[in-house]
Amino acid sequence: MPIELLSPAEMGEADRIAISHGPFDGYALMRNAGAAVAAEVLRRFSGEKHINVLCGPGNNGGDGYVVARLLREAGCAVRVIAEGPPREGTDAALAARDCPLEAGPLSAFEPDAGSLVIDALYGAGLTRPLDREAARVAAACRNACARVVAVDLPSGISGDSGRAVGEAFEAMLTVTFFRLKPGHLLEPGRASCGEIVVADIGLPETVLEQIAPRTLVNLPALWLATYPRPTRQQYKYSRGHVAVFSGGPGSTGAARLSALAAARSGAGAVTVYSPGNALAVNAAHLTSIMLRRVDDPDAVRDALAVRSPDAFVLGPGFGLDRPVREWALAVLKASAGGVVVLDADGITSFRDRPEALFEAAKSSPLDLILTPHEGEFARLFPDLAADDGLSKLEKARGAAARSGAVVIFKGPDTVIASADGRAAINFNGTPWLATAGSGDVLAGIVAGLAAQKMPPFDAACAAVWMHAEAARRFGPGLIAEDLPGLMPQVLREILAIDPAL
Ligand SMILES: NC(=O)C1=CN([C@@H]2O[C@H](COP(=O)(O)OP(=O)(O)OC[C@H]3O[C@@H](n4cnc5c(N)ncnc54)[C@H](O)[C@@H]3O)[C@@H](O)[C@H]2O)[C@@H](O)CC1
Ligand SMILES: [K+]
Repeated sequence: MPIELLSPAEMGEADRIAISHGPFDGYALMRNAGAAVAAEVLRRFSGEKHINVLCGPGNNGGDGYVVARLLREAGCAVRVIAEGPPREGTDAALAARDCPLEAGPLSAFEPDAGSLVIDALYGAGLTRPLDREAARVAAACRNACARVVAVDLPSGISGDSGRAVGEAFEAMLTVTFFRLKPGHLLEPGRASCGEIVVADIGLPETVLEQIAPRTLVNLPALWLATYPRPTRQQYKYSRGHVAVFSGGPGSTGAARLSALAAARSGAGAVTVYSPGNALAVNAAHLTSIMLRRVDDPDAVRDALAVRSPDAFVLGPGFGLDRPVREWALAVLKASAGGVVVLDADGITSFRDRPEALFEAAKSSPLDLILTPHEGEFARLFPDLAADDGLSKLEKARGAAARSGAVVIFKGPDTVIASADGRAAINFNGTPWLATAGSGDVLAGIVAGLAAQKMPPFDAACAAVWMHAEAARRFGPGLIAEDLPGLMPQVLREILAIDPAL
């Protein structure tokens, strides 16, 4: 799957550039798009008796007329249902003219139970909620458990945000063209698309040079080039040293999960910084992971003076009874460089004064990585969180620009954003990750990779992917303790991918 994501506006631009350079004109691209959809339908539903094709008034509907014609030519019984005729002079009007089937009105359409419906009402051009009739049909298809194949996007889903503004179709298969859009990956769009196929319709790759997309799908191809590969000359500290701050005696497990995950992701040395009253409980559970007493922010400075780690994890299980904020600021001020992953309580501790964190991060030699889930995000960026006009992608980008940090905005559709404008949307998320402690493991993997000198944005993207991949492989019954032990097989497979690919 290609890694670039194009917004609907960028996709329109790609079409324009391609058409202006030839050899395909707009109608030829539309015929290619319709042919790609028809091929997928015939491959999966070859014995189907009746196929309903819903055509909208724009180019998405144009694709629909091509699909209807091709399915008819292939011998299927096809019914075209249209929401008004296409505008004269458009490619969609040409497609409708070439389609031999007479269109019935949308208002008369009532899907039978389980019927096959091709949804070509609206795609990239959706600008407002579905009209009454289209909304009724979307709901009727859901109630009838119709099998919906969406052309480009399920109608009603925004290609920019993945949001359903009102009613939307729920597809079992979505066939889109050239590149995915953010709305295919952001929820609820992701769930509404069902299986996604990206079809080649003849747009040349060179159109991307002009568009220079800054939003990407989080796949190994995105970060493989900087993925750490140990060399023969390395020793444990040069492979990367991670320090994880432990909570008090009653909440040490989270730090140990992070520490183990950092070690399993290839960091050569990991130290748990523990308050004195939790040393015994930590010592009882740690073997290869080192332990050091660090009781207060001053002691952080002393510890760093002895050996400054390459990456820190601060927040998991730390507790809000101690001034986490002071600890975070001490790390940002005292360390000579590297990365600090601020998670959980570390994020919440700045809820009253987020600017203090952002200012300290901007003047620190350390790179900051924030790993908020939705609730934590709202504590640091309340205005962005509350702005319904922004997509999750825009929120994450805004947060990264404001904080100067790499932001991992977690959820079923995790978005990773960098202050330089790059952003990636994760694709391999799994509900098995919704289990206590999985965030602690993620923070540890991020720190483990960053300690090995992977650039912070790459480390964040790779960690999110690896974390989800491990969980997918394990599946039912997964608990956070399982995740570090699943890393070796994920690492082995990443290292086996040819970096030249
Ligand atoms: N040359 C191209 O640009 C190609 C476009 N393709 C198809 O063209 C689609 C985009 O076509 P369009 O830009 O014509 O957009 P749509 O077909 O998605 O929408 C058509 C028009 O309907 C209006 N509209 C938006 N939301 C509405 C709503 N809720 N209720 C009623 N009217 C609404 C808008 O004015 C919009 O331009 C893509 O999704 C794809 O399927 C493909 O044929 C490949 C080539
Ligand atoms: K559609």
